[in-house]
Amino acid sequence: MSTTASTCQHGQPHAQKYGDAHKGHVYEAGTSITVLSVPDMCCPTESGMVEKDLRRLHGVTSITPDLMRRQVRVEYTGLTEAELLTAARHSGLAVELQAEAVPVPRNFERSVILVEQMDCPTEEALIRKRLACADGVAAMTFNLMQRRLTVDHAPGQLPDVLKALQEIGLGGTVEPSGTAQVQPPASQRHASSYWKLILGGVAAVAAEALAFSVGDAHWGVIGLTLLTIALTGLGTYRKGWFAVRQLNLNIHALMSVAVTGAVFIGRWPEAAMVMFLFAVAEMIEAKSLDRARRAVEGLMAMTSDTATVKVADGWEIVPAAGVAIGTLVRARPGERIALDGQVVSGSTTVDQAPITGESIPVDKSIGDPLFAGTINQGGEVAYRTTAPANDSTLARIVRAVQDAQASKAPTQRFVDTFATYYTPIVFGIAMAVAALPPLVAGGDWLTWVYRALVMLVIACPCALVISTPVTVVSGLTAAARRGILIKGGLFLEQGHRLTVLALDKTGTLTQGRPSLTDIVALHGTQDEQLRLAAALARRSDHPVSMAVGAYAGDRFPPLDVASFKAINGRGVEGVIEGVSYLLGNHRLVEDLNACSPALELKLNALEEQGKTAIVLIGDGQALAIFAVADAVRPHSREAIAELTALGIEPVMLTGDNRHTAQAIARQVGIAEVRSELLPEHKLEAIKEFQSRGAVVGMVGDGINDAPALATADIGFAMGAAGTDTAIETADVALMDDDPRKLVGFIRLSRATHSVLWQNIALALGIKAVFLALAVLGQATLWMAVFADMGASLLVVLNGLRLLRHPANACKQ
Ligand SMILES: Nc1ncnc2c1ncn2[C@@H]1O[C@H](COP(=O)(O)OP(=O)(O)OP(=O)(O)O)[C@@H](O)[C@H]1O
Ligand SMILES: [Zn+2]
Repeated sequence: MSTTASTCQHGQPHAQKYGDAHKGHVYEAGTSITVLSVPDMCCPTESGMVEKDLRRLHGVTSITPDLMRRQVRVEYTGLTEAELLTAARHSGLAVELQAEAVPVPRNFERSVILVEQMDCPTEEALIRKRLACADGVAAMTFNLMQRRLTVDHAPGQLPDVLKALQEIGLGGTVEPSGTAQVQPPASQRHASSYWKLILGGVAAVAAEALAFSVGDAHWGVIGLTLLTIALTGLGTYRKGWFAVRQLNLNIHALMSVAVTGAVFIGRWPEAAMVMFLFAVAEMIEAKSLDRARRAVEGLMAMTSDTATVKVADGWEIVPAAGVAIGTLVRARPGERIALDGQVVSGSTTVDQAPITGESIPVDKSIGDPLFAGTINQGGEVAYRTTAPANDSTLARIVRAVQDAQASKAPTQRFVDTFATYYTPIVFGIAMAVAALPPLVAGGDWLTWVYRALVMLVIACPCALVISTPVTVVSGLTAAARRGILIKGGLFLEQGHRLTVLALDKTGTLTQGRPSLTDIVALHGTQDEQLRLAAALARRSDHPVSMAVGAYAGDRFPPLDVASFKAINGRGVEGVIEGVSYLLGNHRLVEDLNACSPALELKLNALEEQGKTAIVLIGDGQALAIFAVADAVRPHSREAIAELTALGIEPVMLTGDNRHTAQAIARQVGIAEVRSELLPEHKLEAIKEFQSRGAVVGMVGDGINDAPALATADIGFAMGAAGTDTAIETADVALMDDDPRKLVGFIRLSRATHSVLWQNIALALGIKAVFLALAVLGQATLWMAVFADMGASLLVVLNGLRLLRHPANACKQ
């Protein structure tokens, strides 16, 4: 399956580009993306083999292996899927096209069309060419095996796509949506493999027992050994052979050499036991990895499969996957909300823990958003759906976590590089140990070859390499479960290095919903001035303006405002009944030379109470002051105190005036305040901290602080559940607006960091000890297998521990 951005017949790529979940990633038209599924790829040496083969192809631009999902994502131009498959299969591993697709681009819909006659690449090419010229088609993905064509198209374009298919004589039928759901790759293990393993174990033990009484070289022992290898080791040999052919020393190659070597030096029962133990250990390791992978998919399990939708004569239960946007759906008390939507009747309280990690009930009434997977605890509500099942907020969280896994964290990159040197070096030492002592010092060949074989088993870097992705995935999943969406292992790992955290005032430390507290008329009556101010304020969605507009309500008949304009960081202006008015902060008053000592005194008095004051100016004269107050979030103070205790310096950045900023800062316990900043100044502040060597996080709403968020080492968005953009653009999205989640993130990041390094130390430590024991002749093959696999298991389990990182980490 591949996704192709459109290229037209005449070779003109469409102007269209679309972003990816990965930060800042935009594909040029003409790039295809294919996700290959490699079920046997469980160790990085194997992904390395696939990667190497794919790199040889001209036109491959990017390869991202994902061990956890056993997938390889390939970006390429000018190649066919068949060529990709052939190349990838050269590694000897089974490779298939992955049925699961790339995220739907924003503002596009995804349709799955069954094209009965499409079963060979010629038809694929035909469709590609025809649809590339259709308007509004962003991407196509083909699955020839299932004869399915998936098209991402602009809403309402589906009929045109079908018509285009008719025109080229293929036609097609639309399948119900939801087919492109996140699906766990089926586990590859069959019951028969368990039986083989058990029988192999029995044969290995029998070989050992028999050898005890009749000696190693007895035909019975040899027979039982060969039986064990046949039952448990053929896969290892096969994979090992493919690797060796590519001069790649993966665990299978090393084990094959070790077992074969043991056989050659006459250690039959040991060969049987080592083969068997290795097969068991591999199975256990695969199981633990599955567990890490399922933890992510488990997030998705919280949705309900059916929805109760409105039909002509009442309500009907239908599969949630097929419900279109805009459908009226009902949720009874105690039920899970089936789809994302907006309440249209009734009111209730909802447990939003699946999204935010907080099980405090949230009130919902008409107009409020509902999220699929959350639990309706109060009354019955009806809501209109706003997203298909496979694009709900929860589904997007799951996809973001899965995508995050694939991007390598810095430690992982380091470990991978290390591993590429480690194995050949240990292999070289093993060769020297086998050959040098007998040649140079007249040592016993069998003894030294045996010691070398032990070293081969230790030469596998699997434990080391697998530990990082497992740890990172566990950390990402643990975070998602408590409502913290981290967009890459990089950010999870970097969190522990943060030294400065810049926080926006409005909406971050405060609730962002100020209300009007004072009106001071300087001329005329309060009502007269409020009428004018409200007319201007209603045109703006700035929280300060909204407070003025809300206070006025519909007390006054609406006034016409001409030439309305927002003045960045200052206020708004417009012409009412032929007179030009402005409404804005002190800076605006100064700009207009409309200030006076008396006015200044009044402004300061209000501001020192933590209120934001704005002035209505008409005909160059200050007419009235309006003050609004924004309540500090209940947990801001606590969160700031904990951040400070963790050694992170909180800094408040705000466009608001100095007095108000300082009053709020005092309330929440922040010492350093930067006020009266224009949006570009926030960016400069971040850069300034960075130039001092600080690792800077920035928390904001992403509206006027987007540049600062992007420049910060880690950009946090709060209250992301309701806003699609925040989920997609922030590095870390906090699903609700509890600032204590910032503390939770830092703690989790620190825990992840220490687990990563514990694992590296553990894996390398065990290897180092065994390497020494092997050279000294104190280690047996058995012990080496135990040590190697034991190390793998230990690091995997240690990584999985993060999944249980205390849920209340942010409240301690
Ligand atoms: N549309 C507007 N209506 C009323 N006042 C405004 C408007 N735009 C700006 N102001 C005034 O200018 C100040 C700075 O605005 P700006 O949007 O830069 O910061 P902010 O978003 O309010 O604060 P923060 O930086 O803490 O989020 C506001 O506090 C307000 O007094
Ligand atoms: Zn002044």
